[in-house]
Amino acid sequence: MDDVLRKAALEYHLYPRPGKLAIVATKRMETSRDLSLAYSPGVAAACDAIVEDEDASFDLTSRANLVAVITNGTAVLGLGNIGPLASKPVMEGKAVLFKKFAGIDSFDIEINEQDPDKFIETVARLEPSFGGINLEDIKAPECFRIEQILREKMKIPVFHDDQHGTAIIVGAAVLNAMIVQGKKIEEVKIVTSGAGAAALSCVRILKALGASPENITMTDKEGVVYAGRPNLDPTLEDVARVTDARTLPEVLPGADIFLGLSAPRVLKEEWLGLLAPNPLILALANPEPEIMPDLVRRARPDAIVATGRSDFPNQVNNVLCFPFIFRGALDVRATAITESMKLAVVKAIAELARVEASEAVAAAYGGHAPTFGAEYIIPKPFDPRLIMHIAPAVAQAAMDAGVARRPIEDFEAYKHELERFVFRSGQLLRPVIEMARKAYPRIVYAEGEDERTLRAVQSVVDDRLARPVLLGRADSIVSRIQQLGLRLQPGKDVEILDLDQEPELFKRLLAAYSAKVGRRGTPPEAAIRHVRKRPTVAAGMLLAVGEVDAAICGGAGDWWRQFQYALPMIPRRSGSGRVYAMTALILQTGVLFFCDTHVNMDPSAEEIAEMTLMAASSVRHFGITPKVALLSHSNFGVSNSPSAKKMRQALSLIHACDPELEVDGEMHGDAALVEQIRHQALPDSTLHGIANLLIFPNLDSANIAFNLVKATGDGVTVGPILLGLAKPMHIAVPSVTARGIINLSAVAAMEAALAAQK
Ligand SMILES: NC(=O)C1=CN([C@@H]2O[C@H](COP(=O)(O)OP(=O)(O)OC[C@H]3O[C@@H](n4cnc5c(N)ncnc54)[C@H](OP(=O)(O)O)[C@@H]3O)[C@@H](O)[C@H]2O)C=CC1
Ligand SMILES: CC(=O)C(=O)O
Ligand SMILES: [Mg+2]
Repeated sequence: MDDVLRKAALEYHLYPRPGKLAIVATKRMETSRDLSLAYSPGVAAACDAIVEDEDASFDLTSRANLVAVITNGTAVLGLGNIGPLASKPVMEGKAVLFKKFAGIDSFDIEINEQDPDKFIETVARLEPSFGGINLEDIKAPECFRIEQILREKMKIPVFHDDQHGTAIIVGAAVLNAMIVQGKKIEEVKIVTSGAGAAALSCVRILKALGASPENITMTDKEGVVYAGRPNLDPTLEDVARVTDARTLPEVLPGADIFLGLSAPRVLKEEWLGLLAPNPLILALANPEPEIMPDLVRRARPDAIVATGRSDFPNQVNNVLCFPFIFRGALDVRATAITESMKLAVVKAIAELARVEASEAVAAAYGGHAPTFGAEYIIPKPFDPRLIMHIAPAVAQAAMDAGVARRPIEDFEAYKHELERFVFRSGQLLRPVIEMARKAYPRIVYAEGEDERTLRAVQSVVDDRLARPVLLGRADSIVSRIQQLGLRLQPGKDVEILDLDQEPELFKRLLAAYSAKVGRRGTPPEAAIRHVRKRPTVAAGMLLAVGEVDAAICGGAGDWWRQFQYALPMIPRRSGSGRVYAMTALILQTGVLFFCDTHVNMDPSAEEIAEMTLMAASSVRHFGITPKVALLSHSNFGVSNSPSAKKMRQALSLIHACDPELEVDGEMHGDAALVEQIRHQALPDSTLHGIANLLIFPNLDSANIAFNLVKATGDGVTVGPILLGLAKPMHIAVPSVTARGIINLSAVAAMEAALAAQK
């Protein structure tokens, strides 16, 4: 590790507070009533229920989603036996990965005990606290007995990640490399460096996948593991070869696969020539591999190389597995993780690398979407599809193996639940998507050549959300689809509309456009230019004349200008003829809708009332009951400034139009989100709980508040959603991602469905 990285890593661990984890309470503790529920006397009700039925502990405590990451520090990465205290940063790291990748809570537990029996006893006693045990960085051979006895003693899954997590990923990587290289696993010659926890488990899984025991030779610090080696550990007897070879270079000639799970720089550059043609080099020691990929690339350009690190292609690391395998196991309350569950994961991971990578993966790795091949035999850890595929595969395999205490009944619903860990907009958009699918409308995408649009459209097609129409140059769109490795089939699942090749349609759009803008200072030659050169205008006109059911524009160029282009084309829904913009932000704590984030600089009381009613109606379409706060610097009449009065007046107008709507104001931002603060100021407020629709007095306050919360709250955006247009048209902001375009598509498709119902 170079000095710059070392320094950065230390700073990362030091600031802004030491370490990487903290505990978060999941229940309120604000009133004496809360105290009496959470603690004495109320807590006794939960205790009594568990005395009566142990399984109630999964419902009444955090156990169902809690895993212990446990080590004694004897084989910490490739750093060796550095002890439990020095291993703590690694274990905290694993806990963070559990949380971030799969929403699993975990405690890191570093036990100062090298005697396996005492260690076993200590871990076994922890069973009441956890839903699963992830053993980590415990050296061979003790790790085998430790895991085996704990599995027998405990009724929750016990999984030694370095053995099985690693083996699963290696299994998937080898299966895919065989496809890329045109080799057969039954025939390949495999040499390992390392015969410890990880290497032995990998060999076991490779045999289960078809590798022949006669083709596998293991080596460790003492050299080749051969039959009759003095003091050979019993765990190695099964893999010991009858051979005269004694050193690694002696067994490398003709090897198709080098599997390194040992220590840095063990594989020398000068030995690379000994390997078979098109070798697979898995140099997996962490943090420094058995050989660096650049050395391999120089000496053996025909090789596929993988390491355990994230800074090279092909990261073969158990992080791809352990969060998701535990997610599936916890969700069915599995009592164990069986061989069949592990093999199901191998298959699921291998398959994922073979279909095109998602935009989220591309974004996480600098915008380049990898395609299956020598540089991409395994999905990347940030691939949002991992949890969606692995957790259900594990759950199903657990049910088939009879180890699921609480089988999943509806796998479709389960997959939808998992989406909350992936695209946090998943749950919010679920009802929207259901409605959209039923209508299956035609949506035109103004920026049809844009990479984000194409990736989004692939998802729209895969999800059968809508029938997309891509506006743009046909040849350019087709070649981009190919370049990106997408599966879109123009003419079949997606339509390309190149107006240069559609003179009749162009004429029709132009005539309709001229009718709308001809008397608003747009002469005929300008109208031709607008329809031909401004995709937002062309898309808007396609929507206006009824060629499509919805339009998604923007993403390229200035939002306000695109909005101005769009305005004249679509009739209004509102009496006033105004258009407003609402943006949703999905946060860890829930969803907040902000209005007006993009359009009206200083709306009047009447306009605020109109906007609130439209926004509330839109919020209902998300399956959410609107709870509206009219925000101000003033709290319930404290100020008589014009903006405070405006919000009070808007409240009366809203009440008059929709007495059922739960709304109050004018109030402070904190009063909107914290009931107690609100009730201190106004005990009989008509708003209860936490507001979800926040109405601001002007554009500045709405836009600033939205962006501040977005930046500090790690939120996912849906919008801006334009309110007031008679037909669904939305304009993406320039920073929109493919996921953002999918979200807007879902909203537009839902609105098209509603329009069709009318
Ligand atoms: N990429 C990934 O996902 C993972 C990578 N790993 C890496 O694999 C390595 C081993 O981990 P693990 O199996 O848990 O540890 P173990 O301690 O159980 O095994 C280590 C093995 O490596 C051998 N070894 C150590 N140094 C050398 C050397 N210089 N030359 C040859 N063999 C050597 C040891 O031999 P001996 O018994 O003779 O000492 C032993 O067989 C670590 O570097 C770890 O980071 C592990 C898990 C996952
Ligand atoms: C990745 C991992 O678990 C290790 O290197 O030990
Ligand atoms: Mg490890």
